[in-house]
Amino acid sequence: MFVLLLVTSFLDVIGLASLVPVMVVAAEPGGVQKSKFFAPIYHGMNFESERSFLLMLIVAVFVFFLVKNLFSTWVNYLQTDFTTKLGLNIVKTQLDKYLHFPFWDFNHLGSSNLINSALEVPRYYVSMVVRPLFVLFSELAVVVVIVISILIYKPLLLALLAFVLVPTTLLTYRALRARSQAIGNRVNELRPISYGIIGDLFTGFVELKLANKQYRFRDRLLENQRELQTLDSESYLYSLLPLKVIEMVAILGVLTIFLYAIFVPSASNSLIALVGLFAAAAYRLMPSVNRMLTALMQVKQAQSSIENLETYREPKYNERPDPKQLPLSFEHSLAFSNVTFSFPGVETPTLRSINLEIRKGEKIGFIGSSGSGKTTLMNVLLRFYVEQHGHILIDGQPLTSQHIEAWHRIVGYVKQDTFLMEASIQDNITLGDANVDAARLDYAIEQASLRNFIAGLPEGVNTHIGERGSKLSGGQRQRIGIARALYKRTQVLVLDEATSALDNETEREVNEAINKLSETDITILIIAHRITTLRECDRIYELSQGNVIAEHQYESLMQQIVQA
Ligand SMILES: Nc1ncnc2c1ncn2[C@@H]1O[C@H](COP(=O)(O)OP(=O)(O)OP(=O)(O)O)[C@@H](O)[C@H]1O
Repeated sequence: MFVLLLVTSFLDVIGLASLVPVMVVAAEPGGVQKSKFFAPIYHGMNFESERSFLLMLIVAVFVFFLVKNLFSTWVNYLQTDFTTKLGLNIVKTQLDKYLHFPFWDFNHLGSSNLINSALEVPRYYVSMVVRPLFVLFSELAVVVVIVISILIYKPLLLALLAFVLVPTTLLTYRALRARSQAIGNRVNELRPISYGIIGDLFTGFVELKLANKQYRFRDRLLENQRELQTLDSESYLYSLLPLKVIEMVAILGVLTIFLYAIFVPSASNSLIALVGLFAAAAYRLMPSVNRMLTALMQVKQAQSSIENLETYREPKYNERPDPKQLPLSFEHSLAFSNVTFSFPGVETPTLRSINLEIRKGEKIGFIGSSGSGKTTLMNVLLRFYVEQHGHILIDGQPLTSQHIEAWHRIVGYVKQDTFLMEASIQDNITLGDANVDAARLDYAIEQASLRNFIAGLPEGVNTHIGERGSKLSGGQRQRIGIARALYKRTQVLVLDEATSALDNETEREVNEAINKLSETDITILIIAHRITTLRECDRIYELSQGNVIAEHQYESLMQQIVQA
C-alpha cells in the first residue's frame, strides 16, 4: 500500500513539474529547437514542424495525466478496500476478545464500554490512525521529491526553507500534541458514558417516567454530549491552525528578505528572484506540511484507541475453550462433589463444599434466602464460574474446560429476566436459526405451553414481541425461554424462577409449563422463590450462606410452612 502511495506521489510531482518545460517551449517560437531536453527528441523522431511536435507534447501530457489519475484512483480504491477489511478485522478481534472474557469481568466491564470498544474504537482507529498514516506517508513522499529537486536546483533556497519551516512545524506539533492526546483520551472516557445514559433511558423508560426523572437523564446526556461536541470542535480548530501558523512564518520569511533587499540595495536583484522562488516553494510545501501535521495530531488523538486495542490481551482474560474439545455422555447422573467457589477479591466463599447427586431425569428444587448462593451454584454448573475446589461430575467424570462445548449443547438456562430479542417469537425460540427445524419448534411450543397463546396471535410464531419482549407478560417471557431451551434439545434445564413477576396468572402459566416438562426425561433444576412452583420436584435442597443445610420433600416442606 505504502509503495503504491509513494508511486502516486512521485507521479503527482512529475506531472506538475512536466508542465513547466512544456509551457516554456510552447510560449517561445523556436523553443523546441533550443531546448536541451526536447531538441534530441524532435530530431530523433523526425518531426517536420514544431507545431506537430507541440501537438504531440500536449497529447502526451494529457495521456500522462489520464494514466496518473486512473492509477491514483485505483490506489485509492485499494486503500479504501484495505481500510474496510482492516476495520472489520479489528471489530472481529475486539468482539472475540470480549466473548472470551471471564463472566464476571464481562459483567464488570458493562455494555456501554463494550459498545465503545467493539464499534467506536475500531472506527476511530481506522479514521484517526490508519488513514492519517496514509496521508502522512504520501505527503512525506511529495515533500521528499520537492526537497530533492530544490536541493539539486538551489541548495541555498533549501537552507532558507528549512530554516523557516522546520522549527515552525516542530514547534506547532509540540504545542498541539499534548492537547490532542488529552482530547482523544477524554473523548474515549465520555463516549461510553453517553451510551450508558442512553441505555438507562431506554431500559428504565417506565420507572424513570413514573419518577419524573426522564428529563434529569436527558440533561445528563446533554451535559456529556456538550463536552464531547466542544472537544470535537476544539480538535477541528486545531486541524485548521497549523496551516495558518506556517503561512504566517513563510510570509514573515518573504518580508524579511524584502526588508533586507531594501536596506542592502547591492544585493537586491538576486534576492528578489530568491524571494519569488522561496514563496513558490513554500506555497507548494505548506499544504503538504499542514496535512502531515494534521495527520500526526490525529494519530496522537487516537492514542487511547490504540491503547484500547491493546488492553485485556493478557491470558487471564482469554478463557478460550481448550481447542481439543472432548465428547461428553450424560446417561446416569450429575453431581457436585465438594464444590467450593469464591468470587475474585472476596474472602469468604460463596459456595462451601457443596455435595449433591442428581440422577438423570430428576426434578430438583433449590430454595434459600436471597444471597444464599443459588444462582452462583447454577452459574458454576453452567461453567460461567469455575469452582476453586471440588468438581462437577457428569456420569462420574469431572467436567473440564475440554467438555465446555459438549456440555453447553445439552444444558439450558431460563433466567429470571429471560433474554429476548426485538424479533419474532420463532426467532426468539430458535435464536435466529436460518434453517428452522419445524418439528422441533412445534415440540418446544407444545412443551412450553405456548400453543394456545401463539394460536391467538394474528401472525402466529412470526409475531414480533417488541423490545426485550415488551409486548409479552412475565409468564409468556419465561415460557419463551423454556421453549428456547427445549428447541436446542436440552437435557439439563436450569430454571431461575422470576421473583419480579409474582402475580397468580404468571405463576399458573409457568407452573403449567413446568408440570408438562416433569413428564419428560429432562433433568430440571429449579431455583424457586415460591414453594408451590416445586410441586413436581423429587427433592428440594435448602441453601444458606453457601451451604446446603437441608433436603426436603414438597409435602413435608408445605406442612412445615403451614405450621410455621
Ligand atoms: N459478581 C459477583 N461478585 C461478587 N459477589 C457476588 C457476585 N455475584 C454475586 N455475589 C454475591 O454472592 C452471594 C450469592 O449470590 P447469589 O446470586 O448466588 O444468591 P441467590 O441465592 O441466587 O440470591 P437471589 O435469590 O436473591 O437471586 C451474594 O452475597 C452476592 O452478593
